[in-house]
Amino acid sequence: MLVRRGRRSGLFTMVAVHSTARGPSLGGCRMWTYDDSRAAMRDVLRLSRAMTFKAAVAGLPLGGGKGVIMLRPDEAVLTPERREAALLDFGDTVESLGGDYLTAEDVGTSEEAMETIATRTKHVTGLAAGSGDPSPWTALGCEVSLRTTCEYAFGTSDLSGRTVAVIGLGNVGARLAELLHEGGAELIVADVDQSKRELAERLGATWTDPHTAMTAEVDVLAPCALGGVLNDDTLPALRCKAIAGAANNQLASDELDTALAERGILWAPDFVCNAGGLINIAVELEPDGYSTERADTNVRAVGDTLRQIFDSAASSNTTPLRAALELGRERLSAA
Ligand SMILES: NC(=O)c1ccc[n+]([C@@H]2O[C@H](COP(=O)([O-])OP(=O)(O)OC[C@H]3O[C@@H](n4cnc5c(N)ncnc54)[C@H](O)[C@@H]3O)[C@@H](O)[C@H]2O)c1
Repeated sequence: MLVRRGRRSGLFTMVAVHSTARGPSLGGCRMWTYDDSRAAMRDVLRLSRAMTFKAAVAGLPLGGGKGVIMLRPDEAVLTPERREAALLDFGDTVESLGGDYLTAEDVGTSEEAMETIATRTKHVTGLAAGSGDPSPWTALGCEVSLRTTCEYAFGTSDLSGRTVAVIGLGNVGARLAELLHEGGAELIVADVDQSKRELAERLGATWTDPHTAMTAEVDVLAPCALGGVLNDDTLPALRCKAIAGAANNQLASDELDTALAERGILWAPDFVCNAGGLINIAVELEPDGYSTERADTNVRAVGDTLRQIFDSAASSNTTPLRAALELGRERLSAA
């Protein structure tokens, strides 16, 4: 864990390298407000561990890492000059790790932020000249995962007539909704941002509020907004048969995987479904450089990973979450 106070911005920049067992650690740079540096350090460590498992389960030659630029509550929005200073400071922190950590976009940073960081270090991914915006690839991986989940829950991956509730029509959710619509699914969609209603109309989807969508009687629920949406309050009210979506950390606690299984709801682990963006970035690091065709093939392989997890869960009488974590551990210890 490296924590440095930036010489230009005076802000804390942090990088946690959780594992390099399978390759250099990779994870986004989160620019976020924290009450104090301990809270930021806890967050960056937790997120870096999650990246280790996401990369290992996806079979990528990458480890897990994460970066944070810590904003203070009294300066939650930076002026353009201060933002640039903070990004340059973060670039110096990344550079000082000599390639053990590769950075990428995350909450609060964008492709443009990566371009700024790249002026201080070459250990940056997701630049326009490389793999670019990860969101469409995350959406593709989610669509493939959702189809695979349907295969196990309903015996077919065909989406025609399948009812799906998509919660959160942001960069990933909006694209996922389009893909599902193209596949013939009937959609219920929700977002706290009313401007997303336009997309609902264009797709002929039923627009509703997030709570109604969450508890709608549908075949599949696709959470694509915040984490923690599957919790002690929402779980008893669910009326879906399967869940596959992009949101990170959907389960408020890991033990809820058992409660979902007991209710007969098939949950596709979020870090498997949403690995498409990371898989796309990994293509940029291959010896031949980035290629859209290889990205497409590799992202679609999420379906095979998920099949392996569902099969292993069924044969060992465990939950998909436990089977996925076990697969991650096996791959890490074999590295
Ligand atoms: N972008 C990626 O490539 C990527 C990769 C892996 C995981 N994820 C995860 O997927 C999720 C979505 O990512 P994104 O990039 O689309 O984010 P985004 O910020 O573009 O979109 C999030 C959407 O959710 C909506 N929203 C916020 N709170 C809501 C609520 N309570 N109910 C309903 N809608 C709400 C927002 O208005 C917004 O439209 C996040 O959890 C993110 O961590 C994204």
